[in-house]
Amino acid sequence: MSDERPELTGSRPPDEAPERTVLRLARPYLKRLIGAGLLAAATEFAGLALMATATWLLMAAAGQPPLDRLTVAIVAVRALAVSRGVLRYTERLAGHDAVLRLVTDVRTRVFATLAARRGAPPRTGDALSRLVSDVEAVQDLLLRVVVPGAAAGLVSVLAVGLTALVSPPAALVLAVGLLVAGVALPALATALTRRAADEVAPLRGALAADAVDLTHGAADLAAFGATGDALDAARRRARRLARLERRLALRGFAVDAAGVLVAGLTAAAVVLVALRAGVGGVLVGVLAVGTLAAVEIALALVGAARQWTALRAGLTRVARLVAETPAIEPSAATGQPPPTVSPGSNTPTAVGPTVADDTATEAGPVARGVGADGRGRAPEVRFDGVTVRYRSGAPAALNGFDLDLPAGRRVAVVGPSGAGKSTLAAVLTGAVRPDSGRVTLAGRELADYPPEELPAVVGGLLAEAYVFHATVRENLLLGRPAADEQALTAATEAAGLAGWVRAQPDGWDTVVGEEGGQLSGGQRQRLALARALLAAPAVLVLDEPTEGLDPVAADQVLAATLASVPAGRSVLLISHRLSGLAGLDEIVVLDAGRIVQRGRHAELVEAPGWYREQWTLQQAAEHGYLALSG
Ligand SMILES: Nc1ncnc2c1ncn2[C@@H]1O[C@H](COP(=O)(O)OP(=O)(O)OP(=O)(O)O)[C@@H](O)[C@H]1O
Repeated sequence: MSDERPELTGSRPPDEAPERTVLRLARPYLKRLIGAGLLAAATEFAGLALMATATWLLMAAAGQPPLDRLTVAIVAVRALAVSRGVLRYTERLAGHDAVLRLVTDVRTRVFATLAARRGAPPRTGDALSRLVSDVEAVQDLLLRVVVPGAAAGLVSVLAVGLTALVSPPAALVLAVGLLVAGVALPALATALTRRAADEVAPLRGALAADAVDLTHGAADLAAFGATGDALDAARRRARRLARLERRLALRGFAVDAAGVLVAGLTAAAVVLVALRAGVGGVLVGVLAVGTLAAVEIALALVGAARQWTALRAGLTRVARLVAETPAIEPSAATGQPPPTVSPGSNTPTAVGPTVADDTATEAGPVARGVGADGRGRAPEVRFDGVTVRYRSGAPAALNGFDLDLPAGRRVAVVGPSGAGKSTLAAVLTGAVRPDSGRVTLAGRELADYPPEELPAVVGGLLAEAYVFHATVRENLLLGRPAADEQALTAATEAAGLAGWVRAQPDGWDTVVGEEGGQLSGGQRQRLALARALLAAPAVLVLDEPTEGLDPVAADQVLAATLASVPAGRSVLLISHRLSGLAGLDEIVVLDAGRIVQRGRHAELVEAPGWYREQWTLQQAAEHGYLALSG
């Protein structure tokens, strides 16, 4: 597998400008981009030539020469008008072709980084909307800044060169005008808008987060009477954003007005200098109109500079993410689109795993050597003095935690709220790194495993599992992409969801709604559990698998779940419910990150301590419930 791992290219040296990091990714498409730049320059030049030829034609025609003297110019005007349209079309086609290929690569790398990140993924509306628009910043950088900028530069040089053939002093004046329009004004526009633009980006992000909070959290805000305050805060931000955008628009208008002034002044100066140099009347007219057209082309750089300013924050974030991941072979190299994170689907949201199929997972060295080793045995997991502290100075969430989980052992971790149970699951799945101590799998440090191989070895149902806006089948296949109907049925049977699926008119193709909103809380939990069972990692971590189920259903689901795990695979079960743990090999009681009791259920209910107290309380509460419901 290591031979097949993608080549590590494109990593970003520290302090490198984000544009350079992004442009380095464009290398495989350089020829296409240069082609697009040349076509853009040809388009602009055709426009410039059209203006100049048409002016010559009009002014020459005023002298009523014989028609044959004008024929070439008439044909040229038509040819230029048509070719400008054709060139513009091909330039757009070529530019978008190159850029969309590049953006596919960038998006794949960004998603790969996010998927591989150990730690909580960004879940806020701000982060999610930024993720989409940031990658589009790469597209805009090339299509709206680099390509038009290069074309404007090239055409300006050509315009000065051609003017020099007519009158060198006029060419000098034109060069000065083009420098002001194409260099000084864009620099001024950047200086005037950078500060406000820097403020606008985070403010837009905050507003996006407000929108998510106000919609998703509407019920909670109303329940706490906080809707008014939340709306006021969002309105204040919206007003501030509007003020900043007005200021940006005003400054933009002033720079645009200055551009028109520069075009007029340059044209006037070119005319004066050309007349003084003795250039003929018709050519002076051509120079005047040509100058106006050339300066207008150079003024496109003001727009490009403005775009660039607005894109910088997004580019910086993309560059940072891209720098974190190994490069994915560009699509140009294979002629195939690079693998995407989500397989295509016509359902509301296509969700897909990061590995293509079972073979990809099982072929890895970890899966072969440690995980699914052919006999289905799990690696031995050892926690040695593991300490986790989320913030310096805060009490440790796990404090010198030791645990041995040999192949096939089933251990439950219980304890009061905040004891560190979910932290333990997060450490074992690699989402949280310990501050001190070691976690080893078959003697090898957990941190040394490639993130893409770890899920085949350790995984399962983690706290607040996400259900995607997709079909039941797609949500399940996230656990194991190549699972057949039989495997889907077995997993849903164990999770107690099979009956519900069968009762749905669309069966496996039932769409579950945004965040599983069209399911009950219990059904969502069962779906997430079935997905974890389908993934069948060698070490199965189950964080509160029966959360939200009534006691009877919880007992049934837990028993079926444990029965469905093959011998030789280990289970780490996290639970606040103590019922159904009698068959487990060991129960560990955590409190404030430390183990305070351990043993089997039968021993722990006999010994004084937290376990016995909780067992008594839960039994009383649940028997009361059962008595009422029965
Ligand atoms: N992402 C985090 N950032 C900061 N502190 C955290 C974070 N996650 C957990 N903690 C803290 O770590 C401690 C252990 O939390 P953890 O979620 O592991 O407990 P738990 O036993 O799973 O609790 P519960 O049964 O309520 O889910 C708590 O004090 C909690 O406040």
